[in-house]
Amino acid sequence: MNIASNCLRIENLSKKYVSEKDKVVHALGSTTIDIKENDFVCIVGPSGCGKSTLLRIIAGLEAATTGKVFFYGKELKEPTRDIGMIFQQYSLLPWRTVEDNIVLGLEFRKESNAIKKEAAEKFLNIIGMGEFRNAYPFELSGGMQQRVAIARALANDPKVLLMDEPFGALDAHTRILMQRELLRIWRDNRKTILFVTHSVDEAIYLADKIIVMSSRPGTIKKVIDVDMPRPRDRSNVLYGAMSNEILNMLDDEINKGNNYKIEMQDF
Ligand SMILES: Nc1ncnc2c1ncn2[C@@H]1O[C@H](COP(=O)(O)OP(=O)(O)OP(=O)(O)O)[C@@H](O)[C@H]1O
Repeated sequence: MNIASNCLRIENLSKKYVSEKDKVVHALGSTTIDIKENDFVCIVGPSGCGKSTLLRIIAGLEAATTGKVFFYGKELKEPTRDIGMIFQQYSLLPWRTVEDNIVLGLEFRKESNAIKKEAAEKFLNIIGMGEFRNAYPFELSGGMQQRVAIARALANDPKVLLMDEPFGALDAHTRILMQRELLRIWRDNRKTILFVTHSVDEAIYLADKIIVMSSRPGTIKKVIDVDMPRPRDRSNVLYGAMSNEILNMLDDEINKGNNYKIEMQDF
């Protein structure tokens, strides 16, 4: 495949962590993935198989042991603002208001007050939190904090959003609302999204493509195209069949080791 035709190409990436006592953890096996522009890709896999490691390497927060990451055909050697990351914990700065959190990246880039104001308005509107602009994180629910974290990432206008279990700490109802919200943001803002989740249900609801990883050291076990129209109907028979297929694959991986968790929510 032509490297330049992909938004992201992850080529033979692997990671071994070496601890202080020279203990080696082989977190990620050799992994190659091609991701097209505007794709919504979900990654599921047993706990500890290297999903977060993979995202952190792509974000430039961690060095790979082998392999390369290409962004529109060019090798990535350092973090770029074109690739934003959202974590499970909301990671807002507690001493800044919602509005000031949203414009944090723009402030680092020394953008003018007018540009910051415009971006704040736009993204407060997108996340439906205009009336909370002056609130502090402790005054917000978990779902609201995560919406602000998403707005902050979007305000930097990255081409790619890396999302590591972003809805993992939310209650089931808020999680479903946030999934719908994210799909709307993705559709309206044409981002490429790489989204790690423990929930097979969530992956099928969101993704164009699901990458199922093996147990540690994680490698790609299967890539599944989710060919169902949106909004997806969780009661659809194809939805159930796909979920069973993926859960069975993960079960096989669990049977290879014993320390894995799969979230069975909604089943
Ligand atoms: N900084 C580190 N130093 C040493 N080992 C690490 C480090 N970070 C992760 N690991 C190990 O690498 C492996 C993969 O971790 P990682 O967090 O990438 O997995 P994961 O698939 O995201 O797990 P989970 O689904 O439980 O969040 C684990 O065994 C973990 O203990």
